[in-house]
Amino acid sequence: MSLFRLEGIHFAYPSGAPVLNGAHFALAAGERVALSGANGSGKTTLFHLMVGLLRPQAGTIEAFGAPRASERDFKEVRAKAGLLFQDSDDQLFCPTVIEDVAFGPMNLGASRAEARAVAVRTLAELGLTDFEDRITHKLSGGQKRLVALATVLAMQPQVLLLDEPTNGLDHDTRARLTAILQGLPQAMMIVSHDGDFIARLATRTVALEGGRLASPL
Ligand SMILES: Nc1ncnc2c1ncn2[C@@H]1O[C@H](COP(=O)(O)OP(=O)(O)OP(=O)(O)O)[C@@H](O)[C@H]1O
Repeated sequence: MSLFRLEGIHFAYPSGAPVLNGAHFALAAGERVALSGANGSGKTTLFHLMVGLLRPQAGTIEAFGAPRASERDFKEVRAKAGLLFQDSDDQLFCPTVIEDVAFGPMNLGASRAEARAVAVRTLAELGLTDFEDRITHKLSGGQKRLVALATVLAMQPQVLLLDEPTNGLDHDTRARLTAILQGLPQAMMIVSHDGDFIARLATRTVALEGGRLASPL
């Protein structure tokens, strides 16, 4: 069974030319799909469509076994598909790290104590225990990226959508992130221009070109 199935997706921003023009795509459990494509080809837009931050003008999105169209549908999708934003500052908005990581579980209905326990556990799994009480906006870019990943993983998603996750990371943090992602069970879609990172992680590649997705021969 597919975790995501997109059929005939058409999308244009109100002000612009079409970005997606009949795109088809399916993601199965266990896959880590590299999504390639030139700057501006629509990779981030595709992620935003998959989790309902944007709606297609035509086409269907199935996720986790059901068609998804309404805000209510996509709220459920966002609980199961975690999007790691290109810019970690878009993801982190609480004063301290522990509050940021506990926010997602609380938003999904966990009590304050349960959410805190999940946050503590998630930070420990990522080797970030010492960061619990750090002030989020004072972290370095690399530290923010790892904490942003913790906020996503705390929601225990089945799918990870990773938008340029190694951008701006130094060698050690990039290696640490690669090892973390290699050890995770979730299906993933990964947008990255980092060839070595993709070679280590991806099980296949699809290219976004001319508003459609194609697998290389
Ligand atoms: N909010 C918006 N309003 C209008 N046009 C937009 C908006 N966001 C993106 N676009 C345009 O839509 C196209 C696709 O953008 P998108 O960010 O999805 O591409 P991308 O493949 O992720 O690019 P990059 O590799 O540079 O991150 C681009 O031409 C971009 O300028």
